[in-house]
Amino acid sequence: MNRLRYLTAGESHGPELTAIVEGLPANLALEEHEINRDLARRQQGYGRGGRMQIETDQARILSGVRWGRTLGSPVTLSIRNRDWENWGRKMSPAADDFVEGIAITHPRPGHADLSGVIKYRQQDARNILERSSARETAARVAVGALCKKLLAELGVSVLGYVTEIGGVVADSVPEDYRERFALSEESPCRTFDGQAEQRMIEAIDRAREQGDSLGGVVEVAVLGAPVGLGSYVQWDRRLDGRLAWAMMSIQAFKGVEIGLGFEAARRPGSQVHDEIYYQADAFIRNTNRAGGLEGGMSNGAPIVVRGAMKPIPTLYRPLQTVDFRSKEAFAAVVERSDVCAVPAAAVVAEAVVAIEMAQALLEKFGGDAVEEVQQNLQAYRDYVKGV
Ligand SMILES: Cc1cc2nc3c(=O)[nH]c(=O)nc-3n(C[C@H](O)[C@H](O)[C@H](O)COP(=O)(O)O)c2cc1C
Ligand SMILES: C=C(O[C@@H]1CC(C(=O)O)=C[C@@H](OP(=O)(O)O)[C@H]1O)C(=O)O
Repeated sequence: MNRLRYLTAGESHGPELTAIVEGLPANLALEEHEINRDLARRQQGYGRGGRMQIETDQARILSGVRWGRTLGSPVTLSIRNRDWENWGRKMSPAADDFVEGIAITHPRPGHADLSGVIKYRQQDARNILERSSARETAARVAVGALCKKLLAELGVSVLGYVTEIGGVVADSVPEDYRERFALSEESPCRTFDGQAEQRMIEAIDRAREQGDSLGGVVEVAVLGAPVGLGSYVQWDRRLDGRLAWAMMSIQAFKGVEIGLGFEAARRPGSQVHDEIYYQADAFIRNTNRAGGLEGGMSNGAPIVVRGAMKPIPTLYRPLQTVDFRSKEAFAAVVERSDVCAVPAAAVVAEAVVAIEMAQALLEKFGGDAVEEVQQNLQAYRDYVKGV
């Protein structure tokens, strides 16, 4: 069975993050610097905290690639946590290194701390926050970079970008925005509307001054996907559902929309569905309110997915909480933190969508080598052209 699957491992302040990706076809050109470009994009963006000054994320390829090409075997990626060196015994796996008096017992509302200590029977919320931390998203972005390489070989591109921060909406999307940006190396951390970007920066500054945090909305566009990825025949084969799951799995994401999303619920059908025409030997639509997905399948139009990120749970002016040992009221723990990580989250969203798209393409056109996948896809594209 040719199935693309992956796992990540690693604590936020442990020695490294690791990812193992299985199911990539052989002969895919792959260099570390191509992964590092996306890792660097994830580290950018206004509103991030001190950690990004410490890290310069770089992926090392430890298996599955020889002389710049995948072998078809599992690819192992490793990303070092530079900050680990500052933690010493505090993050050591050795029992003898136990450090007295550093347990975190004031859980942050909105983070995994309280539910985690109860679930895993812990007395120190550090044992929870180390893995619930969005540091893990660096590993997913690295996996996404691999998948984007495969997608590029198949004529599919994916781009994530910010559309809203702290209620400031970038409200004018130029017609050709997605095409233009998907084809360029432009950083998606920038928004398309310079004025909105400035107001977003001001909103982040205000939140920082007030010890508060901000969330926002990111959008991911997929260009070049053929019609018919995913399926309606079983619930877990619906591509819309799989994309929504992937987006929702990003730390702090609380809502996902496809196409018009929630707006579709407010409009009559005549203003929601994309009418079908036949012109110049092709089926065409003049609108894409469905966001490229109908019946759990891609319909050939650009796929458009949005995700809502809640504000960062760690507040420098902390919220009320309770010491989970003594049950006394306290202010929540203040860990070093981002004020806003929406631009970084756009890069993560791009990665998780790329992974799902690569999976969907391999399911339909899978082969053991890239050339075989390309041939299968080309034969299908030729068939679609002739319909
Ligand atoms: C890129 C990124 C950076 C984040 N940075 C922080 C941070 O610095 N501090 C924090 O408390 N939460 C941060 N978060 C959010 C938490 O990881 C998230 O809220 C937490 O894991 C709880 O999960 P939940 O919000 O999905 O319920 C970040 C999330 C993302 C995607
Ligand atoms: C480390 C990253 O994000 C971290 C995500 C995060 C959280 O709670 O999710 C908390 C912070 O961790 P730290 O206390 O080490 O600064 C962020 O910096 C990263 O994005 O690479």
